[in-house]
Amino acid sequence: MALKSFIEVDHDSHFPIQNLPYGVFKPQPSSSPRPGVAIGDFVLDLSEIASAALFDGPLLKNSNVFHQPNLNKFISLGRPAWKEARATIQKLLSATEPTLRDNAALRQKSLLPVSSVELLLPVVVGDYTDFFSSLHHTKNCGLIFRGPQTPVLENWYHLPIAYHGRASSVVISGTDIIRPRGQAHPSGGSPPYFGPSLKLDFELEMATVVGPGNELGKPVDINNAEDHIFGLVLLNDWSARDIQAWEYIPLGPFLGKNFGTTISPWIVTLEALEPFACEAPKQDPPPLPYLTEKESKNYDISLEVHIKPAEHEDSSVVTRSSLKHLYWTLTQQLAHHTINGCNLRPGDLLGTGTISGPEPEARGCLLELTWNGQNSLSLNGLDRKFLEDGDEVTLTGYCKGNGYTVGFGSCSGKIVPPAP
Ligand SMILES: O=C(O)/C=C/C(=O)CC(=O)CC(=O)O
Ligand SMILES: [Ca+2]
Ligand SMILES: [Mg+2]
Repeated sequence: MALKSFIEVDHDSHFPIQNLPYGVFKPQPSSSPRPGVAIGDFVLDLSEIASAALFDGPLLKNSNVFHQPNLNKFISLGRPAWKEARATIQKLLSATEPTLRDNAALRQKSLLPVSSVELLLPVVVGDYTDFFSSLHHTKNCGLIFRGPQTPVLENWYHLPIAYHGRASSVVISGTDIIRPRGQAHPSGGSPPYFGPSLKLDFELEMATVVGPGNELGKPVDINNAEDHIFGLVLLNDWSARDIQAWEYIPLGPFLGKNFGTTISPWIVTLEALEPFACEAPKQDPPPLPYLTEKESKNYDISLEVHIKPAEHEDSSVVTRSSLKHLYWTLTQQLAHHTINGCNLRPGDLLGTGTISGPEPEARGCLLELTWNGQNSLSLNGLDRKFLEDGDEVTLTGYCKGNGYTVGFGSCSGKIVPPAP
């Protein structure tokens, strides 16, 4: 029989006992932030579970990792500690285990309706890197920005391309995004445009949350790279296409990207995603040995983007894609990032890059969906080429198991105008 919790969980909830994603929250505005795990519509306060001495395994007994204001210390411990924590939490929440189920006082203290708490960034992000790992996205961007001669440049097939993003502007789902001001292309002999971006876009991405890092000068072997991945979140790499197109030659994305990057609050672990692992697309040409893995793995995570304009009650779905389409795998991204000796640290975020699928309906950003504004999308009758003030963009992601769903919840942000 399938594992069940004593807590009622809707069959389409993203957070059944098979998931158990980690986040950080404040029970009251004045409380200190603490780690928690989502279960149905509740959050389990791990600081209370630790205070009750219920983490009694060899690695976590007497540990203070759940008395921290972020998950960095816990995730730096590595997979054996993650497995121990998951086993403890899964047992405590299961229908057949009386310890928490039958202890009203502890339940009262440790299980809070998620609607009553404030969710915060789950980790302190020291560094954020954004890859470019979807072949479909790369091809479409190439056709739009560089024309039909060589939409995919030769290097792309040999290494996972990336740029260094900015960690300071990574924000939690629900944070408003202020439309950036900047310069855009001059047109018809005029000087460059300066003002609020006229081509504001979302990018449907996921991100690896790095667990244990690596020492400076010591690359991570591709076949051990998975041990450095704690889990995944949804990520929206908001992009101002007009600023980007004018500024990013020759050094790459800068102010067109670093005004805000939104992540979802719950980190879904690789353990919870393992039942949804699938083979990654075949790579041709074969990668160099340092990027060749024994097992080339993606996860079959269905992804959607919804936009709710200010004028509407309801949102419209604008794209449906899946992480399974990614060409360069998460482990290849991580190994490549360290091959020169670059050190990763616990809490670093590695964005996958925009995740587009092969079909036009599976394109992961408006740049592709409207072909740089040449076409419009209809949001229940409202036309959109790029994002307007008041638009709320929500990413969701989930995996369908046998009778349950393992999901990421949502990652949203609303566009607001810059101060005058
Ligand atoms: O192809 C280009 O010129 C630009 C591509 C992007 O803006 C994409 C980017 O940030 C990386 C990604 O999300 O895949
Ligand atoms: Ca991106
Ligand atoms: Mg960004």
